Amino acid sequence: MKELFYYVRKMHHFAGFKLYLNMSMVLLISLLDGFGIYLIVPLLSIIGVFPMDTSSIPLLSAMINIIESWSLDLNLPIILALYIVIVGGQAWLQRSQALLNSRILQSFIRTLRMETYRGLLQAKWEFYLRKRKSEFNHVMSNELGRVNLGTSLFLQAVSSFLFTLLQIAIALWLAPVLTIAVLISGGLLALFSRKFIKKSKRIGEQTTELSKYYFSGISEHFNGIKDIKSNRLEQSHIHWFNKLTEHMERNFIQFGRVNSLSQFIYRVSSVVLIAGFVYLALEMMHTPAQQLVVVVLIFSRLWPRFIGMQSNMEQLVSCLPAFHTMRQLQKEYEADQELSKTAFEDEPEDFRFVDGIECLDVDYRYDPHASQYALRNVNVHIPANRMTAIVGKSGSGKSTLIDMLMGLIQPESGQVLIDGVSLRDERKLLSLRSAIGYVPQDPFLFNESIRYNLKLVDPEASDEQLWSALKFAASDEFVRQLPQGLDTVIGDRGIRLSGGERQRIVLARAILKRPAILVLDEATSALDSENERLIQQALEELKGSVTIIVIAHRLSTIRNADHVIVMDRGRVIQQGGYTQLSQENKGAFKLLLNYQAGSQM
Ligand SMILES: Nc1ncnc2c1ncn2[C@@H]1O[C@H](COP(=O)(O)OP(=O)(O)OP(=O)(O)O)[C@@H](O)[C@H]1O
Repeated sequence: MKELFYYVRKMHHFAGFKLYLNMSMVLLISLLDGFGIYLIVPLLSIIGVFPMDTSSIPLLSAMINIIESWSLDLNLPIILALYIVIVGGQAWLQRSQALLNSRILQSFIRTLRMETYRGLLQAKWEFYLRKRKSEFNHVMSNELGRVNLGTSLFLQAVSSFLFTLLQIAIALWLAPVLTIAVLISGGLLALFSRKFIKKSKRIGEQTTELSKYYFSGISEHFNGIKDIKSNRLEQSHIHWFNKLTEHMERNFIQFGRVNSLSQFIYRVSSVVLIAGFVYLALEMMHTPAQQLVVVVLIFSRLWPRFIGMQSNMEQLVSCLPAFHTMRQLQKEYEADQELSKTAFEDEPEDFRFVDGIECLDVDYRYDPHASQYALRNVNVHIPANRMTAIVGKSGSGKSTLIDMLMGLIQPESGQVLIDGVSLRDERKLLSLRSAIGYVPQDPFLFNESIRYNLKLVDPEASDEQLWSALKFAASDEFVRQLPQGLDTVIGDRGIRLSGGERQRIVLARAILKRPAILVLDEATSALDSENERLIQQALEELKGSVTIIVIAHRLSTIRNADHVIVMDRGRVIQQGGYTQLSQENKGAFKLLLNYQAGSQM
């Protein structure tokens, strides 16, 4: 409930005046609704359904007096016209209120969506290392939808409450004893119905768990579809899916059962109550028939409200777990914001460095409680405008070191400096990031055209610039041969391109950014030797004006490196010039070179 009120307060802060306007409209609608009902009674008496003495009904006699003071004879056409004006006006108001309601809700949800998306994007990289990506899909689609529904149900509940309150006030005025009897019965029923609310909440918690499981499952399966198909794992996955959807079906049916049972109980009790009231009123209290008609009319409007409110509450509490999930995620990403809120909006200062990037006594662990360090006592200097290669066995910490140099992760102890300024300085970090062109091991491309994918880093780039970047990455020829050239759509994550083609397009994109620092993490691993040679030549031309950091398993790729860092189990075990290290006979780099030369023979 705490989380619901958090979002309601947020909505109040966001919508303010509109929210009150909305509530006032609801009150006016319920008032008109009351008058509409009132008018049915004289209408019935005028057309001779039953004789009546209107003076015994307080509000009605006042209304009739007002109409008569306008020197109008109370006849059928006037009553009908009034009825049409009131009910028509109420319908118009209802429409305007529904529109206003929808506007408030939709813009609130959009704000929430934007806030969550922005908050997630501005969270630290470490936040993403901890969380599952499917959790974001789940929250951004399913849970946000449920928060939307819950907030709308809450607004409805408040409207219903106000509406019902007004109707109760009118009914109390007309027939206090009978209305109190209705209220007591309603209260008793609501007390009894608490268990339905509790049950709905439990079912809602299950819904959250199941949908989380569903989202993570399907996103993992479709990411791994190639493995599933090539290893013939379809059947076991279909079995998993079948079981899960069976649970989801049961969960929904269970909610339907609770909801319909409470509705059933309310409906049956309403008939029993009406019968009881009629008996009580006529036989024991000798209430005048016309008053009874009004009360029964009001009761028949009021009771469905109780039913609606009960159902509303059950649905609302079933959405509460979604509020909880959203709020938890929000707290986590807020605690893990990478930079202050305004920093992202600031234009980053121009990135310039003359000396280089330096790690001083850097330690880092992915899990602060684990004994194993991914980086341990790392001291390296990456000289500006030179090519530095990082080599070592798989798992030795190369990618972690690159993440550290890009400021994606921060050292547990020690520091990272750019020309002597710490990377913990927000402005430095931002300007560094804007100056980096990064090509990862598993390059990322959108299911859009090659042009779109390239222009992401420079929307103003001309075709000439695009082709020149493609030429740099040895990909101009194959792009020219594609049916739509630059406008060819490349499929999800670039699935319609080969691994090597994908790598080259991402390299072209990194180059188009005209980076001061180019980071290549196994970026040419999928290339044939001819294309790799072309790219090496191109990189050679960048030396002197761009700082290049390369991770490569294939040591032939780093022949042109000015500086080599050799890593093993998180430690830097050797560093120096390529030629120098390759001549140190017992050195780790020489061993790696010998090993690769041997395995290639
Ligand atoms: N997200 C993570 N969570 C926990 N441990 C991690 C994570 N990423 C890497 N590690 C661990 O940190 C160590 C260094 O990993 P890293 O990816 O930096 O190695 P690498 O040298 O780049 O390996 P490769 O050449 O296979 O890419 C490894 O022991 C690895 O298991």
